[in-house]
Amino acid sequence: MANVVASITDEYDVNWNQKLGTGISGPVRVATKRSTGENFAIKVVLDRPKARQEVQMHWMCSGHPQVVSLFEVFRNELQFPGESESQCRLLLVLELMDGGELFYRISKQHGFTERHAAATTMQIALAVRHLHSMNIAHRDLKPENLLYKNSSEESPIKLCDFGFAKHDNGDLMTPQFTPYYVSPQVLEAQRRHRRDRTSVATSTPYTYDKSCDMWSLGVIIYILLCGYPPFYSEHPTSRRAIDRSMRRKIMSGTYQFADREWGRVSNRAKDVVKKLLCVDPHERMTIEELVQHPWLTEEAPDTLLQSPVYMSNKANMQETALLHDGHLKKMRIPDRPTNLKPIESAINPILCKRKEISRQGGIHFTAHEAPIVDHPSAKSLRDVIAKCMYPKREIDNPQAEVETAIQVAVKENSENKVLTQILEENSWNGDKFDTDVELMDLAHQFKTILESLSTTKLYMYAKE
Ligand SMILES: Nc1ncnc2c1ncn2[C@@H]1O[C@H](COP(=O)(O)OP(=O)(O)OP(=O)(O)O)[C@@H](O)[C@H]1O
Repeated sequence: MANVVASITDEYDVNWNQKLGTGISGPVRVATKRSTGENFAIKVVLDRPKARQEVQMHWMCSGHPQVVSLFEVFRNELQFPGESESQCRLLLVLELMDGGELFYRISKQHGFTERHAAATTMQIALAVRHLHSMNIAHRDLKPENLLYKNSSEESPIKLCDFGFAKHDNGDLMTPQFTPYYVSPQVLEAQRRHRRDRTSVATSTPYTYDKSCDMWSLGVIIYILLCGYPPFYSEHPTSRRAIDRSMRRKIMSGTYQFADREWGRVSNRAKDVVKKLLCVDPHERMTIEELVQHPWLTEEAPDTLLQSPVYMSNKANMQETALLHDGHLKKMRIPDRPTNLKPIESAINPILCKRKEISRQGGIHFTAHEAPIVDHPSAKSLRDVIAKCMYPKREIDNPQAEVETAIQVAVKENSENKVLTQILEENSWNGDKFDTDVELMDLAHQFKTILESLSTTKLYMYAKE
């Protein structure tokens, strides 16, 4: 490889030719740490705001047993063969996952039972619970992002690829999905987004939140149990990522438990699938409900499943993967651009203390140096937004619920001038609003308070 100005090579011996897997951002490679001889996976991404967001999200979620660990990040100028000049890249040093992707591994398994499926589900659910407990939605939950640590039978499964992960603070507006893993409200969001782009006014903002992860989990569990996806196209050769019939099925939640594969599957397992593939996000099972469901907490039946047989059909799996790829390329709508200052010009003192500019101009963070901490008072503000956006159906007076959440937020953010101003503008009397308030507008106003907090957040990269 030519012209690599790479401080990572001071510490790691990177095997640029060995590819563990390839995603849209390129191949993931193996590297050996010179000082310990330990192997790691290296994901290389162009240094762009989106990549920095990925690093930040992954850093926050790392450290859980069901999440692939991110150990350190290098920022180096690299020139790969075929490129006319070097480009600034982030090199993510990840825990090496040597046991393969979820469905590939299962397709090789003999004697895969419902009990195995439940145990597998529990591990994935624990990863998702970890993210959701921090108000982070993964937004790209799919089998390719669930990796086994090693080839042993007891190997844990871990979640990787935080490329689409985002704080679920009411601003998860970007529809990110793949054909078989798309939830109804994402389709709705996409529909609204299209309408917005064609300038037809709409007063309701479209949203995309943690419940999408739950939908994706439902699809993954469905496939674990029978081997094929719940929603599939009637026209598999169609070049459209999601054709009309598939879209209709997703929107109406139409899927079947065909007797041949599902006849012997327990009702508890079917109950989980039904509650996750529920069209209405308000009715959909939450991650807490899932981890407490008897299918996962009690021993599931030892019934042999047919799924590995279906999964070992390469053509099917390839078709699915191709559809995913095409879809990812076509359907992803860019997030709102975030302007990021070059790290060198960041003036945040914490950041300056943490950054370590290597001889070659590379920037290197280590896990103990740069933990990213959410602002402690942010949670109460997010709670207000959540209550505004998703009032519980059975509640007669959602505004009263919001007011209670605001009382907590005020206590925890007593110094916040933006909050005081917003409350004054909405005739807050110190206890409640004197008039009826448009909750969706209020959610957006609270979003600006969260954004104002982010300037004092301990970001790895300074926001402009
Ligand atoms: N830590 C790891 N250990 C081993 N293999 C890995 C690791 N991380 C990723 N891979 C492999 O590389 C593939 C691509 O990784 P990843 O999904 O992170 O990249 P991406 O470019 O963001 O992909 P996508 O196209 O899914 O968005 C994974 O599907 C997996 O096969």
